[in-house]
Amino acid sequence: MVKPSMLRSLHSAATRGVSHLSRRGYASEPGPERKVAVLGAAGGIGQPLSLLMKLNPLVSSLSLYDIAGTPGVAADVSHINTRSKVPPIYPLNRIILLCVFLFRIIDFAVFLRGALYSVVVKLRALCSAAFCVPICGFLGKIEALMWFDLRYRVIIVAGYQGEEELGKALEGADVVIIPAGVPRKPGMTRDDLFNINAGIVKALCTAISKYCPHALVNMISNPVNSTVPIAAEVFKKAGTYDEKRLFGVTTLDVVRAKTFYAGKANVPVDGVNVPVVGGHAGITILPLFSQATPKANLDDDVIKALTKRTQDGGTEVVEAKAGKGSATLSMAYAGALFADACLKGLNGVPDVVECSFVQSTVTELPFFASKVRLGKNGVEEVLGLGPLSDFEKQGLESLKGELKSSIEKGIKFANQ
Ligand SMILES: NC(=O)c1ccc[n+]([C@@H]2O[C@H](COP(=O)([O-])OP(=O)(O)OC[C@H]3O[C@@H](n4cnc5c(N)ncnc54)[C@H](O)[C@@H]3O)[C@@H](O)[C@H]2O)c1
Ligand SMILES: O=C(O)C[C@H](O)C(=O)O
Repeated sequence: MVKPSMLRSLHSAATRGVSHLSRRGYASEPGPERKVAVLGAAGGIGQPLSLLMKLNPLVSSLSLYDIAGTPGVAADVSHINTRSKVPPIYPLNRIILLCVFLFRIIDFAVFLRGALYSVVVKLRALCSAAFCVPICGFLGKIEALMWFDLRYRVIIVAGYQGEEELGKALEGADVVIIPAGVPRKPGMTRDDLFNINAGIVKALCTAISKYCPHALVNMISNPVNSTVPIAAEVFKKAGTYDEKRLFGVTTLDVVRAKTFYAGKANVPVDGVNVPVVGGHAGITILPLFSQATPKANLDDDVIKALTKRTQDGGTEVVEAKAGKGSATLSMAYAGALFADACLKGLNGVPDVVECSFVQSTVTELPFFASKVRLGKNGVEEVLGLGPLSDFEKQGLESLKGELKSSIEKGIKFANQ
């Protein structure tokens, strides 16, 4: 049986680690209204990611889009009673509600009189009703709106299904998260997903250009090394490209590097920091353990093994799932962390720094993952690599070829 004390300790453990994802102290956290759209919301990543975004107090409207299954996911997620702060009843609201109440009483009295007395009285009643009903109708609508505002201050969750609803799903979005597309099976590379996912991403980004060109785009769909350049080209063609607003989500690489490092260094994982640079596929994922904090004196062999495990982290999950897809839960967690960082940046929280695959001049490659500072416009600053160990310098040189050709493949596809 789950005891309340267990739940309490789980909750406090979670709040220490990832405050926004699990905390429910919403009343004390006012912020601008923010709409987040999840494209691919009914999928393995999409569902838990939607759940985590529903728990995020920075989100006021959650728009869940997929080609199938979204009404169910949206209905399910919408029942979670997060962000249920009841704001105070303002004096003007009170006066209007009182008027509505009085009109309701008059309305009812007129009806009673009409029902009980003669036809003449009924006719008179009808005349009064003709006057009262429209006013009551009008006030009733205001009343409904106000009660909505007063009683249902929860995140609005809406499910959209099929291409014809994509526009509505995107309109007004501040952040669009894209986990739409097929995942790997054992034996496949992320590039093997290109043929299907490239087209999906192209179509979704075309719609983003049209319906929410100013949104921050968090690209999760693989191969990220190519889907981000595809998105950039689509936006360029539409005249809506802003390099500050396009992100390849590589947070899962960071999450893995932190977890694996904490295990080997024997330090508490919630204090660990490890930058991961390059891209998001095999050797293009380059964790910089020489910069990991807290510092630990790990042997070169251990660092090599940690690097390899981080690079193969996705494959480890794909193989363990044995044909049932790739990382979904850890990816949802990582995607929610990154979206939360974007929202904080948009809201003006200072010093929000995360690793992401963005347009970059850090190397000669046009896109590259490194630490970026997030702000009101998206990327405020792309941070450099910092000092690298010889092993990391080597890793950097050997990833460039593969990353370059993945980027070029994406650009070529988008311009076909
Ligand atoms: N960036 C990363 O670190 C990372 C990590 C894990 C997975 N991924 C990638 O994320 C993607 C999704 O993985 P998943 O496990 O959730 O797959 P999934 O098959 O479980 O879900 C994908 C969802 O996308 C939907 N979809 C397909 N075409 C669509 C379209 N045109 N518009 C909207 N939705 C569409 C599907 O209906 C499905 O619900 C894969 O490409 C996977 O490789 C990336
Ligand atoms: O490995 C995959 O195919 C999914 C994802 O890119 C991951 O790193 O888990």
